[in-house]
Amino acid sequence: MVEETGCLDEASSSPPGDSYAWRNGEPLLRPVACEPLTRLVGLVETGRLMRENPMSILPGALFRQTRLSGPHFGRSIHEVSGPAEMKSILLDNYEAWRKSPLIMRMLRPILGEAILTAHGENWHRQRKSLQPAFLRRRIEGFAPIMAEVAETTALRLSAEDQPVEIQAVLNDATFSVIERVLFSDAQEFDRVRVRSAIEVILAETGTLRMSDLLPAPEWVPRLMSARALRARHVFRKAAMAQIRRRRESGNSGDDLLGLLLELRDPETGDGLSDRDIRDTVMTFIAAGHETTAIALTWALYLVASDAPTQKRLRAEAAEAMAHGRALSAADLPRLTFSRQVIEEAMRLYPPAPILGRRAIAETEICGHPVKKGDVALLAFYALHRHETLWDQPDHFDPDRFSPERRPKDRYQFMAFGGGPRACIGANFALMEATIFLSTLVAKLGFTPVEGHDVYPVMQVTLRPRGGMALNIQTLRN
Ligand code: HEM
Repeated sequence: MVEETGCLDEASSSPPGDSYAWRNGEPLLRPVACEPLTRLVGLVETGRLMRENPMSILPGALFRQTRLSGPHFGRSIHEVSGPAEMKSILLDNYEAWRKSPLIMRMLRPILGEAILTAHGENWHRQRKSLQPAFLRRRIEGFAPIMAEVAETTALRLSAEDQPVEIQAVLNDATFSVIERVLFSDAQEFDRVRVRSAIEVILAETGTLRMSDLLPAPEWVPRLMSARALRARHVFRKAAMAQIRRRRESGNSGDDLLGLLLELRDPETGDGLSDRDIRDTVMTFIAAGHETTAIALTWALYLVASDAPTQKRLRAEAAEAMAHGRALSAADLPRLTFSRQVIEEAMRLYPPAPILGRRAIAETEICGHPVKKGDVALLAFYALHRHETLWDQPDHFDPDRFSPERRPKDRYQFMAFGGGPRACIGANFALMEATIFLSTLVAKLGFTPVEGHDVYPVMQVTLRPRGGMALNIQTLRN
């Protein structure tokens, strides 16, 4: 059943309806959830549902059990939603599994053999080299850019006609952050042209076609439109020109591109090739902006519907931003509630709600045998709302991520994946989302738009269908 979203009006004394549960005398919001599959469906119907919204193929039983296995094109498909099963696939037996051929076929034409789409020794070498670029002290240097873009976004949101479709605005903002973090001094770099080229490439990559649902090996190339091929050429040429210019000048620069140029394999001392760097830049743009924008979109939706949470967030942000100054990395330890809200938003709406893997060798999932060629669907969405793991799993309760209550098992909260291939940008994303949420809530008030129907659909990431409209009010400080 799809739940109604509720708006908790601070001034209202009327008791909340069925959409709420109670904790310590406080009402908890029950926001919109995906309707689970409660009937048996055939292959054709599954194909249709997959194209429409892959979330609708998650069976209700997966929210009570931790594995469901069934036949799949002569092999088996294992849908998993328990921490032990996640750990078995992503950590204990990770070498027996590969990313799903569909994802590889969709991503390889744009990302080449960079870290997200590489395998084996090639992946291992890149991961080792790139890891130092994401050390906390390194990425903290990017906080001023994040804070500046967050402030500009607050101004932009307050100037837009109301209600505002916030997802597009946030997507734009997180794109600016990653672009500025990568290319701080983009000489001879046509930002507008490169950006529209990247948008064309990402839009085509994120669109599932009927032909994508037919089983095909990952080496069969997925055809790209002439428009997307031209856009890829524009991006690659611009990125290469930047890389060569910096190599020739002998000054790598102190942005993320500069770090990539300076990285060395800790064992061999080898650096990344120009081509690796070009594809890594594209990977960071593709993996690192929409995901964060989506997390923020859902967080603001929840905050707009829950006045007490919004008030508490604002008080925390106001204290950190005393005398109107912008946030910096030094403020992060004080923005704990903001971070809890972000984590709780990603629990309810994980930006990557399902990951696919294919077994490349015989293996097992918690003792259950798996044959080579079997498929695993790691349903983070079901894990995050599992009835046996969470108290009031469908309710919004940011305090479940407080230091005392947060899950002890690292594999119970999987927004950033797990094991050796977990998200390399997790700290970057959390820092950016925390700075954005605090800045926006300090300056603006958010309320839901009456009659605006919110529903989560999976289009690579878990987005609100048709966008997210919110009413925004500029606050006087
Ligand atoms: C809220 C934001 C983000 C979410 C929810 C997210 C989620 C994920 C997940 C679930 C994976 C694992 C994929 C798999 O195992 O198949 C992943 C991998 C990855 N992410 Fe993120 N991500 C976010 C932000 C970022 C950012 C900001 C960057 C870079 C600047 C980034 C770069 C990557 C890369 C390079 C990988 C591949 C790592 C590897 O295969 O070794 N992500 N991300």
